[in-house]
Amino acid sequence: MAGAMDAPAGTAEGSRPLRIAVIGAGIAGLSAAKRLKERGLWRGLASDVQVTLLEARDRLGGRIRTEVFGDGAAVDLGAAWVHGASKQNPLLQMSKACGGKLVKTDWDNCILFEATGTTSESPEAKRLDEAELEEVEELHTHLMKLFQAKQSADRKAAKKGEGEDQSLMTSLRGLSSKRFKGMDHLDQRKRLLLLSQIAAETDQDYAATANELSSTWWDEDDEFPGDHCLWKDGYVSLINYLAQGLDVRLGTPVVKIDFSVPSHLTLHLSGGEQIDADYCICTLPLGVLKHHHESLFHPSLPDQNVDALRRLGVAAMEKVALRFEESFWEQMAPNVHCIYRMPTQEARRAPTALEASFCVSLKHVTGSNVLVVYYVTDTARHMATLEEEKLVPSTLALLQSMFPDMPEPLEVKRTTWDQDPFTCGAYSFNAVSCSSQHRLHLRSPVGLEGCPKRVHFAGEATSDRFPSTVHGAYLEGRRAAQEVADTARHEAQKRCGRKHIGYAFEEGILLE
Ligand SMILES: Cc1cc2nc3c(=O)[nH]c(=O)nc-3n(C[C@H](O)[C@H](O)[C@H](O)COP(=O)(O)OP(=O)(O)OC[C@H]3O[C@@H](n4cnc5c(N)ncnc54)[C@H](O)[C@@H]3O)c2cc1C
Repeated sequence: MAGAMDAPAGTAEGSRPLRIAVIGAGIAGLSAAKRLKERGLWRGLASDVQVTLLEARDRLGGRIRTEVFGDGAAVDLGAAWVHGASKQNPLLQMSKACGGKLVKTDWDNCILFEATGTTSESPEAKRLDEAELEEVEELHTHLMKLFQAKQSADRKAAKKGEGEDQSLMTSLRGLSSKRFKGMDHLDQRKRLLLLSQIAAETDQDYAATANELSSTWWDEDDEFPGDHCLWKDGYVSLINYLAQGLDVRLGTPVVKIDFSVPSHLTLHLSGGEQIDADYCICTLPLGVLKHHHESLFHPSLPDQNVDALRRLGVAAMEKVALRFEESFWEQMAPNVHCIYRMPTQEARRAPTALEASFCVSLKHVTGSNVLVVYYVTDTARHMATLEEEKLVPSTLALLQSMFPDMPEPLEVKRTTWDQDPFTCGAYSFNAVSCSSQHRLHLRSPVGLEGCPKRVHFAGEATSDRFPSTVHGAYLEGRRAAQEVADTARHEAQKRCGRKHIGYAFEEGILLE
């Protein structure tokens, strides 16, 4: 890829290929590269298109990471679910092509435990009372109705530039009605149950607390209809399918993206090597961009992109996967999907108490006796700093409070996404004063004034419709590939002085 800038690239007459670098081989980078290699995208435009993926790690997939236990069972330590497995979801279509089996999960099939209780009690005695849960469920539904009315008014005001955003929790605490005096008027137990119910939506889905999430723009994202499914053999089959035929350089961290000259851009690699390209698609995770954008880009990113980086929040989620000799939790409820223990008041105040938000059984997915314990928000941030010798006993103590007679695990696997220099967190969320509009700002391409925009962006955080998901990142990769092709086409038209150059915008549809 490196070399002198001899002749203009990108026209059928051009004497050298159009060079495109994709930074990051997660799902967004792989989907961008795959799309860039589709001939239909370039028909009549470029003589040849050279696409190179530069990946810092020694593996593909980024926040998709499948590991295999000793008994052959796969466990996804990063993304696990395909959310909304319907025909609109491109992942469902690809699951067929890559031969991956999707298994439906049922979130209603769960066991709920009290926060407290001594290990001498029988596990059954500590399961939450159904009648009490129903009462809190009703309270929750009522509170959410009040909230939705407020949120819709707040969104209208925000679009007119009026009003000020606040945290979701501040909003919820301020709500009251004839039948509901307000959250702070509930007795301590009901309030804790209600807070747990809220946490089930915020902490679990967004890996961020109601104190961190924007009230006005919470839940702004879109979703595909359909079931939530797990991959029987892990997400890795999708990654391997997408990577076929791509030119990927592993173990190649990019340390600088220099777009300071009009003719091309230069990528500086950590070993000192430099690579020239005509365009690049940067799929670095939000956490990495937040920490390193000042040293990464030359010249600096425009204010609009930096403002978006500052506003968007980075959520925290860590997993501890444990394989046992037997699935002891199934004695309580066969084929159970999720086990949830209410957090104690203490854990809410002191995240270092290591309360998991929920555990997921993989028994019905892989057939193996695997439980995955999920930690989120500050607890996850703390947990990512712990050595395994401390983390595992704490995790086992938590499980023992629900299953006193449980055996020791045979194998344990854990994550440290929050400490990982190539991720710096789990995924993005709309923090206070942040909306999907800022995701559009984050992804707006950059370049020198009066020159083609050479640096384009993709990834879960740039998706305005499906942020924080695999399908969102996948679609963003394709969008950015299209954006690069559009820019290259525009440039080629300018150079050739021609109005039309044969060009395909979307698969199979030739616009000319
Ligand atoms: C614990 C966890 C659970 C999740 N669960 C789900 C789920 O169930 N369902 C779902 O849909 N989504 C889930 N997600 C979110 C999903 O994983 C992401 O939205 C998606 O994988 C992001 O893809 P990406 O390509 O944008 O980023 P990434 O996958 O992070 O790809 C970016 C790539 O850039 C590389 N990189 C970083 N720095 C450099 C550098 N300097 N030079 C070169 N390369 C670099 C990274 O190594 C990485 O490979 C989860 C995420 C986590 C962390």
